[in-house]
Amino acid sequence: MADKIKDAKIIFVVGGPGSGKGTQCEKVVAKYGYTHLSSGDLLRAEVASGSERGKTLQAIMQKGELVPLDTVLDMIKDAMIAKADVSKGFLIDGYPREVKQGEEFEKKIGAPCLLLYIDAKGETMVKRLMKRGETSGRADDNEETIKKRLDLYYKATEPVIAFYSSRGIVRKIDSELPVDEVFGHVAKAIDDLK
Ligand SMILES: Nc1nc2c(ncn2[C@@H]2O[C@H](COP(=O)(O)OP(=O)(O)OP(=O)(O)O)[C@@H](O)[C@H]2O)c(=O)[nH]1
Ligand SMILES: O=c1ccn([C@@H]2O[C@H](COP(=O)(O)OP(=O)(O)O)[C@@H](O)[C@H]2O)c(=O)[nH]1
Ligand SMILES: [Mg+2]
Repeated sequence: MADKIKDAKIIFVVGGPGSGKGTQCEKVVAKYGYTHLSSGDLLRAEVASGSERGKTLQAIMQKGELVPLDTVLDMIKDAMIAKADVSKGFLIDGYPREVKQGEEFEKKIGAPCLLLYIDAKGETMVKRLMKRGETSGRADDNEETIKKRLDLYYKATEPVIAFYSSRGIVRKIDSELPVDEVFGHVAKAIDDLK
């Protein structure tokens, strides 16, 4: 497995809930043809399948808590294997959520060459998610769960950024700007890889 994807670039996309990770990843896909894998989307697909495992996941996600590390990692790994032959790069969106997840990913799959840190203020993220919640149908886009997701982000996920900063692969992107300007900075970070 690891050698099958060894030539593909691996980019972690990390940021708080509603910071704009998904929005920026879509634009990267359009411009660079990378494969976008959102950990949250993979989990929601499992929930939508109606499986027993999906029911357990739904309960965890509705509370804004983290599902067990191995569950998410296995899903990402399977999705990467499925695309390994055709993909020149992977955007791993919303992962790692905690330092341990990053360490396990590297053991089982490989090392990232870049971490895009999508940064917005807490109040901005809450505002965006409340707005998205009007139409998203996401069970976790409500005030109570948003608050829990944000708390968990600051506690568990921000240390991920410090961890990879020491390796010099973090690019901090200000996502308070309009979407296209944010993307300009994202594209610059990716172009600098070559
Ligand atoms: N004004 C503004 N709104 C944005 C920007 N990026 C995203 N949004 C909006 O913010 C909301 C959340 O964006 P997503 O891309 O879904 O955020 P995410 O980080 O993937 O969020 P999660 O899926 O909850 O992790 C969406 O409704 C977007 O339209 C931005 O740069 N500027
Ligand atoms: O590696 C992951 C990714 C997602 N989640 C769960 O999936 C939810 C939605 O994740 P997503 O990245 O879609 O949204 P965010 O919480 O960043 O707004 C989270 O609140 C968690 O419950 C998780 O447990 N582990
Ligand atoms: Mg998202």
